[in-house]
Amino acid sequence: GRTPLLDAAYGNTAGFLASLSRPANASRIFYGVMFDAGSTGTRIHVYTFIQQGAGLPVLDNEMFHSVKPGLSAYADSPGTAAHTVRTLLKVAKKTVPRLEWKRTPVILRATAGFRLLAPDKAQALLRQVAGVFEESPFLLPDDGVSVMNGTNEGVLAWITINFLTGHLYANAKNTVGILDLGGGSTQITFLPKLRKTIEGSPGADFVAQFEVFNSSHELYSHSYLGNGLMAARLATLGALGAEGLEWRLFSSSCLPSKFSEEWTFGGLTYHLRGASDGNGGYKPCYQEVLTVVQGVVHQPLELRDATAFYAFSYYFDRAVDAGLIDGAHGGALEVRDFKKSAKEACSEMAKGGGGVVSSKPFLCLDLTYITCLLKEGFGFKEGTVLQLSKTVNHVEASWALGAMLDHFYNLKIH
Ligand SMILES: Nc1ccn([C@@H]2O[C@H](COP(=O)(O)OP(=O)(O)O)[C@@H](O)[C@H]2O)c(=O)n1
Repeated sequence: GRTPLLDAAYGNTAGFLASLSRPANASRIFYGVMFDAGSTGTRIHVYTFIQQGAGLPVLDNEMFHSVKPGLSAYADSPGTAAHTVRTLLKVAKKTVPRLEWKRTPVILRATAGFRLLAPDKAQALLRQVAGVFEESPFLLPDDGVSVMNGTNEGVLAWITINFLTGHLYANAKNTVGILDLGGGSTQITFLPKLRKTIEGSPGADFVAQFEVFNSSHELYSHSYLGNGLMAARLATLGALGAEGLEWRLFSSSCLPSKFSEEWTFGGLTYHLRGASDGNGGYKPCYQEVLTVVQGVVHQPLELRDATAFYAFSYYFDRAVDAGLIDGAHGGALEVRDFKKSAKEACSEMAKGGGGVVSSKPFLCLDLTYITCLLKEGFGFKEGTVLQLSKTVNHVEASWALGAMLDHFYNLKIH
């Protein structure tokens, strides 16, 4: 919600007069617009910040709006992408006072959907977006429209969550790790407790540094392209990278036996089917999803006794679908809760039941994949507690706020 401070600055004459008599170092309000061009949707975040003294600002308000599908679905009609962005920009015009437009930056970062596109198609889409921003009344910074790399995506989400939970102070020792499950990619980021977590990591793209308050932090962070939930569905079915096939027909023991449907991701349509009667269920499904995780996902040893992880995006959505948490509030659950609901969803599916699986045919597959990713992939114990959140203090749990802070405060992520 809007604070009295914001109303005082813009809403009424008394506030305006008060602001005239404010000392020079009084708090300053500024705005920023961040677009998240995700693989499954496009979202706009309009932030209102208050700068009080030195250091990071206070976030006063976030306006958020999202549309489906993602821009990568328009790879062959970039004009439609421009239209999507132009429509969302109206939210920014309503939220940011007119006098502030020309100094308010508007930025778009694309994620896994764009990383999976042919480079020339991705470039054509980005040019369309940049054209819309240029003709808008907002400020388009250099490099304002680009594809973000996966490591930054994880680091920026970590910065968002730790900023919103109040862990981003100077010399903060207690921080929280993040698990982000997108459509195309999945990210894990945490501040290691053990030196050997960094030393034993598979490579440079598992380690990231950033600076805030003149102090440097070193994080374990990695993005697995192709391990987002939608990409993992395709990979489980053996269909990821099958674009050249004339018949895109795939079957899985993770889908209901009577299931036979067209399914679209990233602008491509696939025909998906369940396994023949009697062959579906948690066990055969787990073996299928294992092929997408095993030998792919690295296990940092210290996660075996990990605490304090926030999980959002599709982790949150599927926990809601499974009835594990309430969609309005989120909540804490254990890794074993995902396993238990995966087993339930898969056995209901195998029985041909008319319960939740009949309206959500992918529930067995999705929950089994999430269970496998957490346990066999990252190596979390079944008793590890995850904090499932869509928002933290009414702000979207996503990399977008971190990216906005990085724009204004140059966090020197590398
Ligand atoms: N602000 C946001 C952004 C994403 N999400 C969730 O994240 C999911 C996938 O994110 P995405 O489409 O950006 O996937 P990637 O392109 O990052 O792989 C969405 O379907 C939402 O469930 C959200 O809840 N709130």
